[in-house]
Amino acid sequence: MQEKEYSVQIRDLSVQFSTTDGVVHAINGIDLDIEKGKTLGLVGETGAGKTTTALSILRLIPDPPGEITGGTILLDGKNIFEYSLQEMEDIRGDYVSMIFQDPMTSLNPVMSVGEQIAEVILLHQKVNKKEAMVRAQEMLELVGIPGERASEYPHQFSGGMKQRVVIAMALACNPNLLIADEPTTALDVTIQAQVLDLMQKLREKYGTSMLMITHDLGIVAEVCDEVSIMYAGYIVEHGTLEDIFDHTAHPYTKGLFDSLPNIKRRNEELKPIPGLMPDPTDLPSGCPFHPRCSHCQEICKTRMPQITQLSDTHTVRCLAYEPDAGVTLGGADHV
Ligand SMILES: Nc1ncnc2c1ncn2[C@@H]1O[C@H](COP(=O)(O)OP(=O)(O)OP(=O)(O)O)[C@@H](O)[C@H]1O
Ligand code: NI
Repeated sequence: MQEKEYSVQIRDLSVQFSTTDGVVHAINGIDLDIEKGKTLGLVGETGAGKTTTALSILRLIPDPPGEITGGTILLDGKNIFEYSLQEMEDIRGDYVSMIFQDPMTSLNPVMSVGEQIAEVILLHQKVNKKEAMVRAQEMLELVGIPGERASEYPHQFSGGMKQRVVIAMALACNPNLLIADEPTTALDVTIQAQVLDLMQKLREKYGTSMLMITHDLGIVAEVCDEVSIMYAGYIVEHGTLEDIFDHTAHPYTKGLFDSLPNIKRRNEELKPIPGLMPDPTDLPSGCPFHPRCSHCQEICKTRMPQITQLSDTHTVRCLAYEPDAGVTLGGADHV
């Protein structure tokens, strides 16, 4: 069998933020792999640590208050913590590009959008300024914005349009790895579908690997090959689309499915997961999900679940899958 090649391999990564309220345990020893050409969905409620994971891959965690306290991140097999700041900057421009939640993070308000895209193209392709402007217009057209609007400034565009400009910019680098942090939340449904479609096409054409951060399981179902479910800085379940959707193992993942709108089950009543995400400066003992888990038993309050391998592709972190813990989930929906 041919060995798999990976764009991203994260091992035992931990990240903390020192705040006046205490130390925020944002990421607590996660593993994450993205195979070349594949898309991994990172899903979880607000505060789970998704953006922090993405920023770690770019070494863009603000320090202070943030600090990577442990673990390794390999990009294309190379440890990014061994790179100089300059090398890291080159990687950010070249190997990986990120679409942030807020488009204004990436846009310069005093430069026309065409010039901004052209600037990226000039950095990455052997073309002159004039050719770069023509390509910039083509990139705009590609994301559904008329090329003649290239001379306009960010404030002349709506939120959704700005996000499409950012996507055009990210794609202009033709990155090996594209990290998209909730890239379509500001877009209306039709544009959202167009943008996702576009990302899919580019992925097929260029073999781009992707990390897709989202709250939306519909998007996951559409674009992802594998899914990692994140809770309180832990990856609590990981698997292929089929593993996660058809053989849901973790009570939290199950809760997410019941609480989020689902195109297939539009008429079903939504059941929010009771309770709130734990205080990240004071995570619960035992399983971090236990205070909200309807299957919680005494042992869950004290024993931290380990990662259990359910199949070649499917892992879960829940005591119900550790035979010696004596925890059962009950109900027919679980594997
Ligand atoms: N710069 C910072 N200073 C202090 N705490 C931070 C900082 N950035 C993130 N955090 C904390 O780290 C934890 C993880 O945050 P993160 O932004 O990674 O979550 P997320 O999963 O991306 O959430 P969302 O869906 O809302 O974007 C949260 O508790 C957050 O408050
Ligand atoms: Ni985020």
